[in-house]
Amino acid sequence: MKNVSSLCLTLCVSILLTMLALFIGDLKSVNDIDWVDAVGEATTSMMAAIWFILLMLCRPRGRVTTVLLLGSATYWLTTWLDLLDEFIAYPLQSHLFTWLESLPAPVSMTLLTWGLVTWYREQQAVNRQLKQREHFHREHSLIDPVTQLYSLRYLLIQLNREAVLHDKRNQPLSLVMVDIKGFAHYNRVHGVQKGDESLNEVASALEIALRETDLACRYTSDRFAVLLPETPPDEARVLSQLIQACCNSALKGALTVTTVQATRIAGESEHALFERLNQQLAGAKRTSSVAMDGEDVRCL
Ligand SMILES: Nc1nc2c(ncn2[C@@H]2O[C@H](COP(=O)(O)OP(=O)(O)OP(=O)(O)O)[C@@H](O)[C@H]2O)c(=O)[nH]1
Repeated sequence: MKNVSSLCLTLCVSILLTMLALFIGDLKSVNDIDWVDAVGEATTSMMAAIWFILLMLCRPRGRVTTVLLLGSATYWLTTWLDLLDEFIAYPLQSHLFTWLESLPAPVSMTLLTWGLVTWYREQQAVNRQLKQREHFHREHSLIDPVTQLYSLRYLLIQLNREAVLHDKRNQPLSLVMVDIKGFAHYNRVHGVQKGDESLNEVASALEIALRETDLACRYTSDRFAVLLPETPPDEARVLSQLIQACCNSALKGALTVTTVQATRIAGESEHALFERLNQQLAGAKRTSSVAMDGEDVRCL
């Protein structure tokens, strides 16, 4: 058990003090005992012991705990001596127990106060660390672990901010959606690791193709979204084609991507904008599969 040695030490000291008290003084007769006082002192001593044991159980070892345990042990011993006083009469010439009853009380209170102040400081340091850890965790949940691109959560935060500027200053705001064709099939044939490599190739290609102000993120499994601030529709179209060419060249023919773009309409919600992009993407994928079917028929 933690800090059990302090409990043993305190019990030993209390036994020694009791023996010393019995050696110096005499037991009072039942009639001489003030039972109300005795019950009061016994309750105080019991509570002091409970405080000590609780501290012993809940605190980890360390400087703060040592001070707190020392303070509460001294306080417990003081209350124990007060209790003994109710049952033992000391000779008038012996001042030892009078001192022992009076002196440890201020010492224990000083130690406890010092312990509580250092405990408060320690707790503040722990809180600071917890805050930093939470911040670190939040920051890292904004990054996609596979591609190291920003996650959709981060893109939505930025999109919200850009949308305000778009509405206020009427700056054009566009988005490009990139989707890898037949990724599930590729994963099945070549394995998840190869699939991950392809995702990373697309992520690198996006980073190369984009301007400094643009922001790429992993939207879902094989789909990426690119935020293009201050970009009108014709510029977005050119960038979308450039992104497609870059990604396809990075994938070296193993896979190809489809890209679509949309420019935000003033006041349009993020949900509506993404809905528009997803529908466009579904349409583009349908068109390309029909074209591929046509090519297959012509080949035959
Ligand atoms: N390697 C890998 N695969 C993933 C990851 N996340 C999701 N996937 C897989 O990506 C696949 C996406 O499948 P779909 O959405 O059908 O995409 P698709 O096969 O390209 O279909 P189309 O887009 O219609 O051409 C699923 O098989 C997922 O299991 C990942 O982090 N790594």
